[in-house]
Amino acid sequence: MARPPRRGPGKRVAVLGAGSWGTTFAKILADGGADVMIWARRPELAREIQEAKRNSDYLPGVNLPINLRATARLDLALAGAEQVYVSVPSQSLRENLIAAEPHLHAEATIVSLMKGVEKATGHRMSEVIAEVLPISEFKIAVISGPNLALEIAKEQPTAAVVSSTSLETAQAVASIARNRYFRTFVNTDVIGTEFGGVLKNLIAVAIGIVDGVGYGENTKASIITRGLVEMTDFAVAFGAHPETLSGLAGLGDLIATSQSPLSRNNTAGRLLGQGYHLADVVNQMQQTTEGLASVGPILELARAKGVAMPIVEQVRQVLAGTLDPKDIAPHLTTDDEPQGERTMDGQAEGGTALRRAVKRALDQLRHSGRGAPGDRS
Ligand SMILES: NC(=O)C1=CN([C@@H]2O[C@H](COP(=O)(O)OP(=O)(O)OC[C@H]3O[C@@H](n4cnc5c(N)ncnc54)[C@H](O)[C@@H]3O)[C@@H](O)[C@H]2O)C=CC1
Ligand SMILES: O=C(CO)COP(=O)(O)O
Repeated sequence: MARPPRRGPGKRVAVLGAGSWGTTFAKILADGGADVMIWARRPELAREIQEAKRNSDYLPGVNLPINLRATARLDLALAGAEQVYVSVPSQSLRENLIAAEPHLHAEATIVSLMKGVEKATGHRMSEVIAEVLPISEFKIAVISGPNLALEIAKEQPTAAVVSSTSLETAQAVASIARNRYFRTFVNTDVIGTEFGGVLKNLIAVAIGIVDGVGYGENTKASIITRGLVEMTDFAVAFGAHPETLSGLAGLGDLIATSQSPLSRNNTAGRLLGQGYHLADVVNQMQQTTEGLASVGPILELARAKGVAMPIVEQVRQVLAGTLDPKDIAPHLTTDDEPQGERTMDGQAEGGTALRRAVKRALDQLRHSGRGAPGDRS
C-alpha cells in the first residue's frame, strides 16, 4: 500500500498557558499537523513537556505528541507564530498579554480558549484582548464547546465552535484547530460563544451544589433546563444570537460540564453542597475554577440589563454563606407568581412576554442579512 505523502512542517502556532486546557489544546493542534510551541510559566513544567512529552500534574497518563515543543520563554514561544492560542486563568489574561505584546507577530491572530470574565471590569476575554493589543477585532477569535480537557487528551471525539466577527478568521483558525478526534464548527457570534462558556460554569456550580446536598436527577434536570433559559436571556440581552446558546457553546457545554466529575466548577459546587465553606473549597481546588470568580461580575452585568438570573443569584448566596445549600432547590424551581415556561425560542406568557417579543423582533432586524447564526461546519 502506498504510504501517505510526508507532510512538511505545518503552520507555526503558539499556545500560552500549560495547564490542563492549554496542554490539551497544544496536543490537538500538533496532532492536526501544526508546528506548535507551548509556553509554560514554570520552567520545570516547560522542561517536562519538552523532554518527557508529559504534563504529569495536569494530564496524568497522557503522552504528548513528539513534535510538540515547549519553553518558559515568551519570546521564543511567540517568534513567528501566526496564530496564538491563549489559555491562562482569566484573571491573569491582561498581565500576560502585556508581557506578550512586544513579541507578537504583527499579523498574528489571537485565539482565546478561556471561559471567564475579568472580575475588575466584567469584560469578556476577547474584549480584554482588544483593549490590550493594537489589533483589529477581525484578528481575534474564541473557541468554546463541550471540551473537558482530560477526555480530549485521551483522544475521545468531541466538537467545538470557533467564533470571530470575521468569518474568514474563524475558518482559518478552525482549519488548523481540528484533527481526527476534534471537530470544529464556525460562527460569527463571539458574544454568544464566549458567554455560553462563562455562564455554563455558573449553572454547573449550581448542579454541583444540589448534587452535594444529595438531590437527584429531577432537580438537576430542572436546573439545567431553567439554567439554559437564564443563560440565553442574559447573552441575548448583550447581543448574542439565541441559536448560539442552544449549540455546542451553550447547551453542549452545559451538558458536559454539569454531568462530569472532571469539571472543576461542578466539583467546587459539590463541595459547597456538602457543607464546605468557600475558603476551604478554594483551598482544595488545585486548578482554575472560573465560575467562582464570574458570579459577581455576571450578576452586575445582568442587573445593568434588567435580566433576572435566579439560579446564579442563589449560587452567589451559597458562596457568600447566606443561603443554606439545601434550601437552593425550592428557590430554583418555584417562583412567587406562576409563570409560563418560556422555551428556547422565546415563547412566554405573563408580564415579560411582550417585552421579550419586542426584543426578539428588534434582534431579528438587527441581525438580518448576516446569514444563519448557528454553528456551521
Ligand atoms: N480544563 C478544561 O477542561 C477546560 C478549560 N477551559 C478554560 O481554559 C482556561 C485555563 O484553564 P485550565 O487550563 O483548565 O486551568 P489549569 O488550572 O489547569 O491551568 C492553568 C495554568 O495557568 C498557569 N497560571 C496560573 N496563574 C498564571 C498567571 N498569572 N500567568 C500565567 N499562567 C498562570 C498555571 O500554572 C497553570 O499552568 C480557563 O479559562 C478555563 O475555563 C476551557 C475549556 C476546557
Ligand atoms: O469548560 C470546560 C468543559 O467544556 C471545563 O469545565 P471546568 O472548568 O468546570 O472543568
